[in-house]
Amino acid sequence: MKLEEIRKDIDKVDSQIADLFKERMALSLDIAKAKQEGNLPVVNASREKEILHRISNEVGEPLDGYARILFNTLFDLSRSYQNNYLSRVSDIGERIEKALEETPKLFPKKAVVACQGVEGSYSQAACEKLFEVPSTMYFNSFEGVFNAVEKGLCQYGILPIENSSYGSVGTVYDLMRNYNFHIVKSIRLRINHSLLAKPGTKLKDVKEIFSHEQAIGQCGEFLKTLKDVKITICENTARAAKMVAESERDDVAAICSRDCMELYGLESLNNNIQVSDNNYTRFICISKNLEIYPGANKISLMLTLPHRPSSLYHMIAKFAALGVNLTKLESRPVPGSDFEFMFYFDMEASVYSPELVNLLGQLENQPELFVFLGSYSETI
Ligand SMILES: O=C(O)C(=O)C[C@]1(C(=O)O)C=C[C@@H](O)C=C1
Repeated sequence: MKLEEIRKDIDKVDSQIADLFKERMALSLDIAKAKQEGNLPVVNASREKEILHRISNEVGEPLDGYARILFNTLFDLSRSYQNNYLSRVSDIGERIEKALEETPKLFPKKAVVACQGVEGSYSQAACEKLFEVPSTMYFNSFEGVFNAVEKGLCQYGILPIENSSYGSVGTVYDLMRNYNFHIVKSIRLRINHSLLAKPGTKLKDVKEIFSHEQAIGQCGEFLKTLKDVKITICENTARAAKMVAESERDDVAAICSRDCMELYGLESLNNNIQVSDNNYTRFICISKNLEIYPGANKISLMLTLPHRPSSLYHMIAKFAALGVNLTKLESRPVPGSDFEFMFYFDMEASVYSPELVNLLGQLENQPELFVFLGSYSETI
């Protein structure tokens, strides 16, 4: 009974808050109109600070911290409401509009595509699932792929970004900072690893195994069962297979795709050696220009945040206010900085939403780094 009574009181307070919220947002709109006339920016950081200071004192301990979070959220909503009213066309809004107009309605069947590794790599499998007739160029490193796309040597590039068992491909995330590119598609590929060796080599003879560190990580449980075997990391699984095939040694093996068996004349010592049967890797397809194909329902962003309490929380709150589902948040240290981080967001969102494009415009106008990586759909 007591609980019910308290809830009735809470309902009353909530109704008062709702009325006051409406009143506050209406005043915020009046401010937007005045700012439009005076050609003033929406954000006024010193005014926000002043309000926070006053409210913290009024509320006092122990609720002052909670009140600051509440008022910061109110400022976010207030600014977003003002920006929607003013709906200034942002650079990013214009670029998105242009890309929507100029991108062909169908994803190309043919293209020159950059992949890391050699024939038989998982990137090649992803590439062939995306393009019907690709002309594939192979590069030694992931950096080579970014470079080939940025320089225009290849129209598109394929890069692995995360695996369902072993997590993100850190090197690819780190390289994103250094290159101009856009994501135009993503693809999920089921990955089954095999242990391949030259014909005649038995599992008990194997003294050294070569592979990419992601594949080694995904096969950790299997590798633990082997005794006295050296594990050597190399840039690519298919390159590891090629190396084993060309080696003079009879005590080496590679973890790679089964496709490498026929390609390099190897035999399988074991199949499906990854930790889980549900082992998937996500690849992105990158291009130099912003291309947004029909059906794009994902958006990726890269940004830095100020070193202030709850700045990540406030960034996430902006997306939450629009009902956007964040599907991935990756943070990578910025080398040489004092523990600064680059944040990568993937979200389920559409560039056809004016509110979302508006928010992207606001983020672009903040002093911190903000990069719109693209809007695309994922092939499964
Ligand atoms: O006072 C202003 O200039 C407003 O725009 C209002 C408001 C607020 O909601 O209180 C909103 C945004 C500004 O950054 C500061 C304060």
